[in-house]
Amino acid sequence: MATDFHILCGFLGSGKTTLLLDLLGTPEGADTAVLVNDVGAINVDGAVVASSGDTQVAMLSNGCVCCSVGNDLVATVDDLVYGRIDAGLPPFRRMVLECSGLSRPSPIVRSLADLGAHDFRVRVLSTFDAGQGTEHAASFEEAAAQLAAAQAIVLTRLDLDGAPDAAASAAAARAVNPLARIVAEPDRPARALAAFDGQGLTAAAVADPAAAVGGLRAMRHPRIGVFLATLPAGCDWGTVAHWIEDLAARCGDRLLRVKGAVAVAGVDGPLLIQGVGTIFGPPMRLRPGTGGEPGRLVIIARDLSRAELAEVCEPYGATVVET
Ligand SMILES: Nc1nc2c(ncn2[C@@H]2O[C@H](COP(=O)(O)OP(=O)(O)OP(=O)(O)O)[C@@H](O)[C@H]2O)c(=O)[nH]1
Repeated sequence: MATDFHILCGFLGSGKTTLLLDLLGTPEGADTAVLVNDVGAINVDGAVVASSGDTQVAMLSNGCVCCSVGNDLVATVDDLVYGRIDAGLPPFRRMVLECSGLSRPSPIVRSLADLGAHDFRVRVLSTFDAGQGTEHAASFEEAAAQLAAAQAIVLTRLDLDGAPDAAASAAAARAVNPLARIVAEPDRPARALAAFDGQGLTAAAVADPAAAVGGLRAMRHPRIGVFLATLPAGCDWGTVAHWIEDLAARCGDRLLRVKGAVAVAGVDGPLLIQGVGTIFGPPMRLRPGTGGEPGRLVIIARDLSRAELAEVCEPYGATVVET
């Protein structure tokens, strides 16, 4: 059975360790291996998790996991997986990498591609402090990258007296990432189980990402744009690949997420295009008739106007609208 590999991110202090400890406190949390990345000299979060029970915990302390510890990450995961095999035990049910609050997920997703030999289902989870929202964040760029990369956004501190309205907080999270599943559960153990249940994006976002972001105008975030790019039907793969390269190069860190299917000349069935930050995975062939109307891609970006995005898209025959 595939192991779920959860990349757990979220702003500084937004409740990552608390969520993880809540999971480890449930019977379903058994058979979880934890990797903790703290950038300080002392891996405080790692020490907290390690003291919480008999969970296997590995520390990644040589800097921020997204900037400098790619190789350490791969070696540490390998050690955990092969250690388990050597001990004659079945694979872990799940592995959780708790990132530092300033990590961007896309380089981590790329490092994990080097672990293709293991049967992992990679999931990005982001905690979101319902009381704080995004406006306060001094490190808004990182916070936006974390939320936009997430398949699931978990609202925290909803259990506290005077907690903010869950529906309003969920709408604020959706304004940054309308594709993600939002976990808005005040009961902490139930919240942890919902967060780590292995599900990906909302079913609507998987079926048709472009349709899932329609009609969101009312929830716009001042610095986050959710755009729909439409590529002409039957374009060749070379054009799509160049467009993706150009998009990543011109938008840089402001490009947060791309998802949608394209119909490419000579290929039977749509191809799913997925990018987290500027990192794109290999296109995935979908069954004909799935993935929504081919040629429509959702682009989530920070501090990018429609006009600027259109400049990158129009040379490739693509049109852009803001949702
Ligand atoms: N009641 C309650 N307290 C929470 C919740 N989430 C976080 N806290 C508290 O907020 C503080 C920070 O939470 P952490 O879980 O350490 O946050 P973190 O994201 O791991 O923090 P860093 O690793 O420093 O980025 C702790 O005192 C937690 O007890 C929550 O959902 N409910």
